[in-house]
Amino acid sequence: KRHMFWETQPVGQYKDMENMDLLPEGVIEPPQDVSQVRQEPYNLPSSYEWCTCDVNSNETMKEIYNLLTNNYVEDDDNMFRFDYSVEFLRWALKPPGYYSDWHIGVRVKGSKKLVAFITGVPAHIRVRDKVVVMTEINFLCVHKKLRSKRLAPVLIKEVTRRVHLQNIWQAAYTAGVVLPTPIATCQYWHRSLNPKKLIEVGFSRLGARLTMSRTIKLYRLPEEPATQGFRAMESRDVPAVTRLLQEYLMQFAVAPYFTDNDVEHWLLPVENVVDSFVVENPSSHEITDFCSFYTLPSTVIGNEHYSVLKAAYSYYNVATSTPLLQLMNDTLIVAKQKDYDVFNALDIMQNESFLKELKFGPGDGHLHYYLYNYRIKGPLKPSELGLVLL
Ligand SMILES: COc1cccc(CC(=N)NC(=O)c2cccnc2OC2CCNCC2)c1
Repeated sequence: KRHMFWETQPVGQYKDMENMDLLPEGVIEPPQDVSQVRQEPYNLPSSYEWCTCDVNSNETMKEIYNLLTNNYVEDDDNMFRFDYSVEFLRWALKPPGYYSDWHIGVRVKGSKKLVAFITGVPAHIRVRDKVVVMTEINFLCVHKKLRSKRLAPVLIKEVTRRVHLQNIWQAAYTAGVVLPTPIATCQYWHRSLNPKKLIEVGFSRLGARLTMSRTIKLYRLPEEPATQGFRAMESRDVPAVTRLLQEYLMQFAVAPYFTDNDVEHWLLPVENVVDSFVVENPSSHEITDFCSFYTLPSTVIGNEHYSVLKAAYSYYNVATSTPLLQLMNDTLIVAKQKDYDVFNALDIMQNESFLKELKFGPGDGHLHYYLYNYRIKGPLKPSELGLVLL
C-alpha cells in the first residue's frame, strides 16, 4: 500500500526493511535549530481555521468530548466507539510539563464548529539504554463528514511543527492501522466481567457448547481480593510506587521513565478515570506490588437495551512478591466490584503470562506502536514493550 504522506516522514520506511539491520538505532534526522522551524501554521482548506483548545475551559472540553464521542475510533465492525469522558481527557492532556498549544483543534470559520483535533503531551521514553524526551501523540480525529479531505496529514504536520518549536524531535503513537513502520504489533485481549450484557450488545458470542447460565458461572469472580494488604493507592505511596515501577520497567526495550511527579499524575486514583492499588505487607508495611487500570467506556452503536459498555483497560502492573496471576485476578475482582462489563489488556509486558489462565479471550484486532524520527532494530515482541498509551 502506498502511503503518500508517511513516505515523506522520518519514520522507518518499508523499503529500508531489507537492510534494516545495517542502519544504526537512534535518531533518524538530526534536530534542527528551533529558529529554522516553520513559524507559521500549515495551510488548511479555506473555510477552516486552527484553534488551540483550552482544556481548562468546560465549554471547550464539552466540544472536544462531543467531537470524539461521535467521530473517534470504532471497532472493526462499527458496533462500538470510544467514549472518553471529559475528566479522562483533562487527565490525559494535563500531565506535568504539558503545553496547551499542543491541544490543537480545527474549526469551521463561520460556525466555529470544532471538526478536527489532535494532541501531544510530553513524556520521557527510554528506548533501550537512552531516555529520550518525546511527545505522545493521541486523539487524532476528523469529523466523519470531512473524511478523505486529506486533513489528517495537515493535523500531523501542524502538531509536529509545534512540537519542534519546543525543541522536541521524537514522538510515540499507536494506531489500529498499519503505517510505515510499526516498532511492535500487539494483540488485544478481553476478560468478560458481565457476560450477559457483552453477549446482548454483540461484544461476545455465547460459546457453542455453553448455555447462558454456564457462561455466567464460567466468568464468576470472588467478592473480595485474595491478597492480604491489597488496597487503593494513596499519595503517601508515590515514592514507593515510583521505585517499584522504575525498577520493573527497566526490563523492557521501550518504556516510560516515570519521576515521582509523573507517578503522582498518571497513577494516583482519579474517580472514573484511573484506579490503582498497592499491596502493603501487613507486618513490614513495605509496598511490594502494584496494579492499575484506566476507565474508557465505549458507546454501543444501535442496541435497544444498552447505550454504553463500561470497560477497564490494564495500565501498569508490578508484581514482586504476589504472583502476577493472583495480583491480576484481584484486579479483575475489583473491576467487577466497580461494575465494569469487560477488562481489556494488550499482550505487552508480562501480560501473556496471565491472559489465558484468567479467561481472557483474544480480540479481533491489533494495536500497532510507532516511534517518529527514531529507528529501532525491530520489530519488537510485544513482551519487550513497557509503554501503555491511552
Ligand atoms: C470496545 O469498544 C471499542 C471501541 C473502539 C475500538 C475498539 C477496538 C480497539 N481498537 N481497541 C483498542 O485499540 C485497545 C484494545 C485493548 C487495549 N487498548 C486498546 O486501545 C487503547 C490504546 C490506544 N488508544 C485507544 C485505547 C473497541
